[in-house]
Amino acid sequence: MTTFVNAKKYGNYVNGKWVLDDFEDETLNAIRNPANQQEIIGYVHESIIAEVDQAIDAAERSQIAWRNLTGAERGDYLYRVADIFEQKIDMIAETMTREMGKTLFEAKGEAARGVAILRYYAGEGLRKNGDVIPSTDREGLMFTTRVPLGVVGVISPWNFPIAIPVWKIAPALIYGNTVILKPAQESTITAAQLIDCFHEAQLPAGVINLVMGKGSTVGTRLIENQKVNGITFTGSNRVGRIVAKGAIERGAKYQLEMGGKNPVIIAADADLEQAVEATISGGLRSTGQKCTATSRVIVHQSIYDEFKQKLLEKVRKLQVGNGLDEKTWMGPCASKNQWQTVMSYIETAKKEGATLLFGGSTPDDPALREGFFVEPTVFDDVISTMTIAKEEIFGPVLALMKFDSMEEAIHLANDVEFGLSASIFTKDISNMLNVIREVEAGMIRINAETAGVELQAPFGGMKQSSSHSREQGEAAKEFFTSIKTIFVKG
Ligand SMILES: NC(=O)C1=CN([C@@H]2O[C@H](COP(=O)(O)OP(=O)(O)OC[C@H]3O[C@@H](n4cnc5c(N)ncnc54)[C@H](O)[C@@H]3O)[C@@H](O)[C@H]2O)C=CC1
Ligand SMILES: O=C(O)CCC(=O)C(=O)O
Repeated sequence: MTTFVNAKKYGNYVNGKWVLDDFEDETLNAIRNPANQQEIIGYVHESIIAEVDQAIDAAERSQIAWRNLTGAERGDYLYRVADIFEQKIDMIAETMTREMGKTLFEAKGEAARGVAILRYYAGEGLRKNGDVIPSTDREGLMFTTRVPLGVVGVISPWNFPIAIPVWKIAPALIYGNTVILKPAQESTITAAQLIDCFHEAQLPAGVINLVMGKGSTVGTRLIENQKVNGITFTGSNRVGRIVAKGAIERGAKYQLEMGGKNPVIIAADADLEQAVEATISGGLRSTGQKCTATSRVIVHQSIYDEFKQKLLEKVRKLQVGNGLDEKTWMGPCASKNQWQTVMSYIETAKKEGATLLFGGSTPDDPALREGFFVEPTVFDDVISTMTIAKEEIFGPVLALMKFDSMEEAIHLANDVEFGLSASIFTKDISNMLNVIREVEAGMIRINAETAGVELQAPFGGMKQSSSHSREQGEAAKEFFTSIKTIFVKG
């Protein structure tokens, strides 16, 4: 029997209604603050398959009417959602910090980004959706137009609880699809507050639905149900492969954004202050829990020691703590699972011969004992065969590696199975061009950190980082629509 403290209970959002009364308390799981496990943020429902099917049916029923609105009409709904969301940025950001631990500063930035993404895609309702193509028949008119996929399942992770769902939902809706969101369990309440903005904006019933619960139940059903025409996923490579296999099996369209093992190359002529700042921000912000996080720091041997000293000076001063405390620079890992994974990578690195320069444990501060904290961690003497140079850690761990020539640096940068983001710090144009040309990554950033994406630009990776598709900006149209080629003759 669950004993409830005074915290709100959250249920699914299906067919334009919050389903709050129809489920028993036995189906509720407590969401606890990763900065303090004693604090319960709320209780969230664990759905069963029949509830996923109800949401899918609702999305299917609302499909034709939604698709038949003009893009401008759908855009007006998104503008309304953005306005409502903007009023709630502070509240939603605080929920995000309490629920998954990122600092309030970052949470507010992310919530504001959510509003901007909604407005960007609202405008997309008035932009072109086809091309005229010359026909070889002089009496014919040939052109393309785009139609929605139909019902889209959005499976999202916990590390960007607003930005990622929004950058999937907003383009899905503007191009005429209806949506079922299945958020990560670790960020369910933030997702519910996001979906409430759509509710308040009075989107037609069934156009957007939220089904909370386990990936193995809700996610699996979205992958299996024939009525779901497209699935967009961000998360681990393990689950990404499950999504891809299931979608291929029944001919659904799918899109995957997965891991990264992103390198920053620090060339001999780099501005070291700038490179240190970017390495810290890129690698340790959000406690390293970004697929774009910097995890391999590949430094020219001539400046290696100087760079290392400057880096350590700053890392030592980073304040770890509860993300709601404004002095905190870095919050906890989002969950116990995540914390255990990070700690086990740190142990493996030590066993495999990397030298621990800083961090590597939980902070001493007794006030942090109830949370999933880990110190910002820096390893030296890392070589590319070590596990921490190969696998995604998703934690605040930097691996320092040394290089002699630019060829070697590029070889090291490419010597992993991922290819999401990469950056170089240099003043030399030929170094820059070399990296732009040779590094296998979907995003190359020069004199800028590996993380941080802009909503109007394509986002995605090479190799195992994605399904070779791109999200955000105009690129989103490729996934959320199908092209129809039209030929007309009088
Ligand atoms: N690329 C990125 O932004 C992210 C990468 N990750 C990576 O994944 C690792 C594990 O994190 P998790 O939260 O466990 O990621 P995950 O891949 O298990 O979860 C992502 C989403 O998939 C759902 N899911 C889980 N199993 C499923 C299944 N069988 N079918 C359909 N959906 C399913 C989850 O409920 C969640 O909504 C992290 O340490 C990190 O390396 C995690 C989150 C985001
Ligand atoms: O770097 C960013 O702002 C986005 C990163 C991201 O999408 C992710 O970690 O999943």
